[in-house]
Amino acid sequence: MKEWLSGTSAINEKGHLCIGGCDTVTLSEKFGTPLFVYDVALIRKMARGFKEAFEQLGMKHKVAYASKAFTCLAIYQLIEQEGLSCDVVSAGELHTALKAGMAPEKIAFHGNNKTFFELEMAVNEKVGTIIVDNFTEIALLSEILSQTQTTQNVLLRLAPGIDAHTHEFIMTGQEDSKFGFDVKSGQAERALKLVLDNPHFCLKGLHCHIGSQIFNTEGFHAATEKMIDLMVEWEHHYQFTAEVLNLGGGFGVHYTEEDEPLEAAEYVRQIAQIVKKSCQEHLYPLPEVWIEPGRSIVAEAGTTLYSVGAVKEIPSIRKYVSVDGGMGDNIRTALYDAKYQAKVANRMRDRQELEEVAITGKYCESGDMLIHSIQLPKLHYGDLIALQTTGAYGYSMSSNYNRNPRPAVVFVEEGAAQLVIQRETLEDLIHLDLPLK
Ligand SMILES: Cc1ncc(COP(=O)(O)O)c(C=O)c1O
Ligand SMILES: N[C@@H](CCCC[NH3+])C(=O)O
Repeated sequence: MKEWLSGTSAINEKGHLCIGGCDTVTLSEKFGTPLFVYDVALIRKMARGFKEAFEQLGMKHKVAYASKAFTCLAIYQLIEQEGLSCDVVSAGELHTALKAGMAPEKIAFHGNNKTFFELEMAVNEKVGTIIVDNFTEIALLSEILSQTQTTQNVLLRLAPGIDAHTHEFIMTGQEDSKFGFDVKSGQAERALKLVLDNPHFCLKGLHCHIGSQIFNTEGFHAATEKMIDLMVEWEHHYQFTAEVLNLGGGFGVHYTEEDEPLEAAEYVRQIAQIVKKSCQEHLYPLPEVWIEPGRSIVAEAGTTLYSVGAVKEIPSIRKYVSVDGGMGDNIRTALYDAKYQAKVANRMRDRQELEEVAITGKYCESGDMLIHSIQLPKLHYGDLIALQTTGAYGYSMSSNYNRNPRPAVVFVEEGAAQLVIQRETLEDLIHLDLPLK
């Protein structure tokens, strides 16, 4: 079976893994390991894939990059270059997006517990849309808007009661969820009335997000139909017509051979088809369709390079190959039992002596695993491991556990590598500490 390589990844004449025309061995020598390497051409391709599909269908749309997947100045700049907008979920993400030059009107603010400070910041910075999540937020936002005498475009986030087939921890559309107004219990309708009655809120439409890493489009179908049914009902009862229907993100990506994601354009086509069909059936004016892909824009574009350190073999039990990173730069295996594939980046053509190993990190936790079991050529100290599909929720969920510095991040494109996040230094690790007086 041909081994899976993402985007521009290829093997060069030295048998090294190359990404974006850059030899990963050279990158590791220049920038050190662990190192996140992002294939810029692949990010552009994914971003364009979603956008162009809507354009071809002639549908009014907005593709907002869900920046929690990977946040830094450079990624906001890149997605802005590709004509995408973005969503943020904290003052920190908003600050970074604004610093990167993202136009405030292109930003949507999400979150199930936006603080007063965050809401104030969003209003003062004139973000395009606030996606209102709960009754506390309606009260806080109402206070801020009446103090500032401003009007804010909002969407209402609903929990439509759809169970997406994905990991329980990343499922969000079901009734029992901390996110959004529940439809079944009538909370959503109560929220609608509150917002419609308040002249400071300009309700543009509705939002739902059913979860993450979803392949089966049935969940999107069911959610879309349910949202449109509700829109029709609310038009009838409250004369409210939604201009916007935001269906969130969640489009699945390839981590291992078990994952078979659809093309970006295919996800869009399927969603667009249901929206059009349902609206036609109900004679409802076609709303602008917004989506918020995060993982699918950046996941496969990201690869983490690690150096092999200690190797420990427990006869008849397991062989542990430890690398110089781990749960501090990738918590997903420990948190979700996520599965990854890896390559030996400095010996891509080596097919001899395949053996089963566990790739583990350097953190003081037995759960600090990257891959529980993988067949790889016999590994030695100093080998370079490339963990694939680490571009989403890797760096953005990183920590300084055990006081390990966070890795550096480079963007590679057409043979050029650009450092976009510096490696943390030991001094960085103590820069907020204050010694005892
Ligand atoms: C509201 C919302 N939109 C978009 C996303 C992005 O999801 P994904 O990265 O799976 O595309 C998330 C995260 O699950 C989310 O909570
Ligand atoms: N962080 C998760 C998904 C949560 C998405 C954010 N709502 C992951 O790595 O898969």
